[in-house]
Amino acid sequence: MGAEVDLVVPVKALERAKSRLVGARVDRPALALAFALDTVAAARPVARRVLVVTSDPAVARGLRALGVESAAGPEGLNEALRFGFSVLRERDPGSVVGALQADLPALRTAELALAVAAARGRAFCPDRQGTGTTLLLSEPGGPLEPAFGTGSAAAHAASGATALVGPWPSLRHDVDTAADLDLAAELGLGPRTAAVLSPVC
Ligand SMILES: Nc1nc2c(ncn2[C@@H]2O[C@H](COP(=O)(O)OP(=O)(O)OP(=O)(O)O)[C@@H](O)[C@H]2O)c(=O)[nH]1
Ligand SMILES: C=C(OP(=O)(O)O)C(=O)O
Repeated sequence: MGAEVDLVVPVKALERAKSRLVGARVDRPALALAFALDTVAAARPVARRVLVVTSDPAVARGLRALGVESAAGPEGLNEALRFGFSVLRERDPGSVVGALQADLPALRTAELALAVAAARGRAFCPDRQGTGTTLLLSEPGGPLEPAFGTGSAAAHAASGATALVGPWPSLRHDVDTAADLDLAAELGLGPRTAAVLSPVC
């Protein structure tokens, strides 16, 4: 893909986020924030613009400290993505817009760059299980059509997006459960996530 990419990153209100990590002996909102900040910090060098859609002021504050823009959007993951997509598209009608999940605490900049470069047209990166989606890219000027949620990889494929599979494991390791977190830790966690976890390691 030759065009630059603009990314929309959705972040749920921290008190409700990462509910599947309940029971883990961690400060769940702090961990969800650390996931989001590590994801955005790793993604930023790859993107021309990053817009985080979140209604949570604590997330907006953390992003501001990194110099990253956020906007309060509507409730719901796909609704937030459609909102962010329309904001970015208004700024550049011919852009490639990508939706990147915010729960990729092991994300490596170089791996995201490789995946984006490999995309030809509308494309998505399946999670490691092959059922979910971690990244969805539009064509330049084309629609995003986000269908995130259970079975989103099949939904994105059915809507014509091409699966991006290649040497980018960190882009495929989203973290929903304690087992996911252990696997992401094997790849190497970002500094904010590592700091939140350090007292219990
Ligand atoms: N802005 C926004 N982002 C959302 C919303 N729901 C989910 N997300 C984000 O979408 C991505 C995937 O979210 P999920 O894994 O489905 O939800 P989660 O809160 O991270 O985890 P669970 O509570 O375990 O489902 C993460 O980046 C979330 O922060 C929402 O309603 N609004
Ligand atoms: C919403 C999704 O993510 P998760 O598996 O984190 O719920 C998805 O993969 O479409």
